[in-house]
Amino acid sequence: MTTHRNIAETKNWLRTAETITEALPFMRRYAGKNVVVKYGGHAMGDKKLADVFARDVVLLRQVGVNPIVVHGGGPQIGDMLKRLAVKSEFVDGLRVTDAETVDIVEMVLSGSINKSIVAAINEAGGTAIGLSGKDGGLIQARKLRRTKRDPESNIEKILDLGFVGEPRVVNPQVLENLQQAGMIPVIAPIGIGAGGETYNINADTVAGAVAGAVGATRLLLLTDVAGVLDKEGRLIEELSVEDVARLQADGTISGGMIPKLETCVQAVQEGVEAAVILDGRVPHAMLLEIFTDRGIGTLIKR
Ligand SMILES: Nc1ncnc2c1ncn2[C@@H]1O[C@H](COP(=O)(O)OP(=O)(O)O)[C@@H](O)[C@H]1O
Ligand SMILES: CC(=O)N[C@@H](CCC(=O)OP(=O)(O)O)C(=O)O
Repeated sequence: MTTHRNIAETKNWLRTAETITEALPFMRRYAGKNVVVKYGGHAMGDKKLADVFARDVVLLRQVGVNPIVVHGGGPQIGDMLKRLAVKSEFVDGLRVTDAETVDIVEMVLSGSINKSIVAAINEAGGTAIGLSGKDGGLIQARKLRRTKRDPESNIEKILDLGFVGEPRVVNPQVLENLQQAGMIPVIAPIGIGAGGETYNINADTVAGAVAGAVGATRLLLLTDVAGVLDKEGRLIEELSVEDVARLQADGTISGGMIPKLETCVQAVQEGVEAAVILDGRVPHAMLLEIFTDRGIGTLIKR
């Protein structure tokens, strides 16, 4: 016997069907293109949201987009360091990383976090493969050189952040090979130095470098705020490279937002069409951003 949907259900279905049709031009626009998604440590705390994220990644792949996931794990590293009674501090959003800390960072990022994201994507019907910058020589790194001007003496000081690295070369071929085999790469932000040393790299930085290397059409940075907020706490919808420099100079942005915006600027300067900082706490944030005409979050363009 055929069962008939009631009117209310039919209306819901119609709305769903219309939404899918409206998304078609966007699906066409992004088909065959690389979209690099940075999945932040704060945005991935909630299991339900993590499952929605995994399903959205699989959906992107199924409609012909090539998603590449780069994940963070700052809060999870912090928890583990606390359990092991290892002290940790941040300078301008970057974790000062000594030899003991880098071992723990690698264990948390390449171990538990990477594998749980891979498992969630596979559970959602995709074929994800986890790798860190060490696998297939994906990310050759070097020690990050940072300086900071001392406001009192006005002297530029060199900051030693230990084993904090920056990508020197990203090998896009490894990712292309995986994609051609139907796999979704999930990358832990760990790099390898010329002498085989392990580097802890900010996940936003890795996402930007990967986006540049693969010529991504979008870099999406999912985080735990609506986007970049102005001094009154209102969302800034669009920023140019010049605007970013101004916001940094006048102190509107601080902490983790600094490496995030530096990454967006570098990525668009390397040819990524646009970078977006968006709220990973919103279910389906990625889909709303790329498959609707309004988008959400803060868009950074050249
Ligand atoms: N102007 C700003 N707008 C939004 N967030 C800001 C701003 N300045 C500093 N932040 C901080 O940056 C944080 C996002 O960076 P981070 O904690 O590193 O996120 P994630 O772990 O997702 O990478 C926000 O939670 C907020 O505390
Ligand atoms: C050098 C540096 O700070 N590395 C980060 C790597 C993880 C990361 O970036 O995680 P989120 O994106 O969740 O912040 C760290 O040790 O926390």
